[in-house]
Amino acid sequence: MSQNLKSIFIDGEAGTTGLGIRDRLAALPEVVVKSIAADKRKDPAARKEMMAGVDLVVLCLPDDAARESVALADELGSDAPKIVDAATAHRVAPDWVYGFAEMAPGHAEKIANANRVSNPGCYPTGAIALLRPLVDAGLLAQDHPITVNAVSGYSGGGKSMIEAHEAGAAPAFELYGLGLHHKHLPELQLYSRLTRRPIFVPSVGNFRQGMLVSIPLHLDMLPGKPTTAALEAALTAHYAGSTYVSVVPSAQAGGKLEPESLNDTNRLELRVFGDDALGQAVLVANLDNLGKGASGAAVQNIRLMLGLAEG
Ligand SMILES: NC(=O)C1=CN([C@@H]2O[C@H](COP(=O)(O)OP(=O)(O)OC[C@H]3O[C@@H](n4cnc5c(N)ncnc54)[C@H](OP(=O)(O)O)[C@@H]3O)[C@@H](O)[C@H]2O)C=CC1
Ligand SMILES: CC(=O)N[C@@H](CCC(=O)OP(=O)(O)O)C(=O)O
Repeated sequence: MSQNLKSIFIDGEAGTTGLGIRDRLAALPEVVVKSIAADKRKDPAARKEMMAGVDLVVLCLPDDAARESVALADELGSDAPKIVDAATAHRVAPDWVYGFAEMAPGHAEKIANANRVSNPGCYPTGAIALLRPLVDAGLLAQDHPITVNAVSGYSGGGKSMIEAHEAGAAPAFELYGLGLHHKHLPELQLYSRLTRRPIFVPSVGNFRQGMLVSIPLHLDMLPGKPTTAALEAALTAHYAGSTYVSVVPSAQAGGKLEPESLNDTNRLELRVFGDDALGQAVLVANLDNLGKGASGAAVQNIRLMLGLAEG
């Protein structure tokens, strides 16, 4: 039995995303996580040696360190392990597969057959989940002027933001990214298939984890002036049979939503709020930024890449 175990090295195991992945992998009997000695975790030679001995490496590092790790793996040639990169570094790189299995038909198979998979950003996971099926169905024009508003728990900012909030040294709520160049915009635009750059307004609140991503729409500006029910039906059809992504029917949706309800899960819930008489709708995605927005999605990708059953 043990010779069939798949081995994994988490480069950046001590960080927020790395710890989340390690905890989730600990529950999988088919894998063994190989850890680097604490004093060697930033030593390139030791990291390269770890990579040479495993089936898959997960990069949970700042972007520059993630690029350095990929260069180390490249030096291993045909002995290089498969790679899942949780950083932003390779998300729009053409030779990497974007790790959002539910994004389009056949995409899970692309991940399963890939050697290099970039794990999506938390905000783009929610936005692409709402936008891509509507663009693919012709309900939303690719050049539609889209605005994405979002709120995240503070764990999205990694160790430093966690420390600031838990020390009481951070505001209760703040908008940021107001320079309109947030690092998630390139992947959000590319995989939503939008030709016009969206406006993205993220915010962070004084709660640890959880996320809401919302997109307001004027229905009379959409092709064919669809109803809110037509938008909901398109999303429901796209995610039919999905294990982790579901569309909550508008009849059950109510008029308010809080961000923490899916914490510690790999689930993503989508809702279409609206009023046809007003011709207005708001699409909302709810997820755990550390779950489907980071570590949960990484483990979903690892399972696909190593041929392990869905959990
Ligand atoms: N937090 C989140 O919700 C999400 C984060 N991500 C991405 O995951 C990556 C990690 O983020 P996160 O876990 O939040 O960050 P953290 O700051 O919590 O952790 C980063 C870890 O990387 C280590 N590290 C830094 N430089 C090196 C290096 N050169 N070699 C080896 N280890 C190094 C850090 O060690 P030390 O502290 O000692 O410097 C730390 O343990 C980032 O690219 C981030 O964008 C992705 C999705 C969501
Ligand atoms: C609250 C907060 O600061 N969030 C982070 C994004 C967290 C995340 O998931 O982004 P990556 O996957 O690209 O790291 C930010 O806006 O930079």
